[in-house]
Formats: sequence, C-alpha cells, structure tokens
Amino acid sequence: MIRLGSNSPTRAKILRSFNIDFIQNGGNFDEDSIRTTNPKEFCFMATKGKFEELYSKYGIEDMPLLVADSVVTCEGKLLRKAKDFDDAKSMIELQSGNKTSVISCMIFKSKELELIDISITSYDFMEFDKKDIENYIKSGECFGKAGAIMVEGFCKPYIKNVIGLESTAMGLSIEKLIPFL
Ligand SMILES: Nc1nc2c(ncn2[C@H]2C[C@H](O)[C@@H](COP(=O)(O)OP(=O)(O)OP(=O)(O)O)O2)c(=O)[nH]1
Repeated sequence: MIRLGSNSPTRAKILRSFNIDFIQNGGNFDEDSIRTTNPKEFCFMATKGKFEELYSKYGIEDMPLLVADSVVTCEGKLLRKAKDFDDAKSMIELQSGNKTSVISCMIFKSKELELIDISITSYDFMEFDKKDIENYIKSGECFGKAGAIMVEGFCKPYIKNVIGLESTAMGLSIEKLIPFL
C-alpha cells in the first residue's frame, strides 16, 4: 500500500490500471509560489514542494509516499493547467500542428529508498480540427490537465510522432516506479 500524495484523478487511474494499492491524500502546495519559468525546474520544484508538504504531514512510517507534478512546454513556453476557457483555447491552438513536450517529475520515498525521476514525452501533433477544439473545450476535459491537452483522448488522433512514455504524458511515469514497488 502506498500514499498517493496527489489530488489527480489521472494519477489515481494510472495506479489502479497497474493494480497498485494506494490511498489518495492530495496536498495544497501553492505552485504560484515558484518563481522560475524554466519548465523542467518548475516541474521539479513543484514536486519537491508537494513532497515536503506531505512528507511533514504524513511521514512514511505507515506507508511510502508518492508525489508528482506535470507541466507542458511548447515553443519554450511553460504551460500549466488552463485557468479559463480562453487560456485553454490559446494553449491548445499553440500546440496544434506543433511539437510539444510533457514533463512529469515524481518523488517516491519509502523506508528503503527515495526515487526522484524527471521524464519527458514529446509529441509532434497534426493541426487540430477547429470543431474538435471547440467540442473538447466545451466538454471541460481540457481543465485540470497540464497544457490543457489529453494525450489519451482529444490529442490521440492527431499524434504524428511520439517519443517517450504515454504515462509520463498523462502525469505519472509508472513504468519507472514499478521496479521499486
Ligand atoms: N487524463 C490526462 N491527464 C493529464 C494529461 N496530461 C496531464 N494530465 C494531468 C495530470 C495532473 O492531474 C495534471 C497536471 O497538474 P499537476 O501535476 O499540478 O497535478 P494536479 O494539480 O492534478 O494534482 P496534484 O498537484 O498532484 O495534487 O494534469 C493527459 O494527457 N491526460
């Protein structure tokens, strides 16, 4: 049994799909407190901040702790979760017909080990259909996701090329964690 220190339904779904027993306790780390706009640095600092908050709250005596963060970078820009419809639209349009990368960092700490992993999955997307974009935004599925993209959903038909794990792009590089569980 592990503690998933995350509010993310996607991360919970990933753990369930790999039959990993967990309890979910998300935190309240303020990612707006992070000053850097360097995507990799931001992702690591967000993960570290989440870890420190939840490690001091729960420790690892009763079970290991897993936290993670994901950001998207496109044309050198840092894309976090969309704040509103306009934000989501501009993020999605930026990535249409473009190269984009999802960076996911995770920290896993048990009594035996501490794993810190930063992984990147890069996509080459075809142009997104305008009507598709409209429907996707209207569905609300673009919210709560880094860069407002959903690689296993909206983006899937538009993937021209991908390098990296889909799990990394969804927010938790589970294949890199499994060997340590
Ligand atoms: N279903 C899905 N979710 C994605 C995808 N890309 C990113 N995400 C989700 C995973 C995370 O829930 C979210 C990234 O935001 P954060 O890393 O800040 O996590 P979140 O605020 O959701 O939860 P947490 O901070 O861990 O409590 O985006 C994707 O392609 N598909």
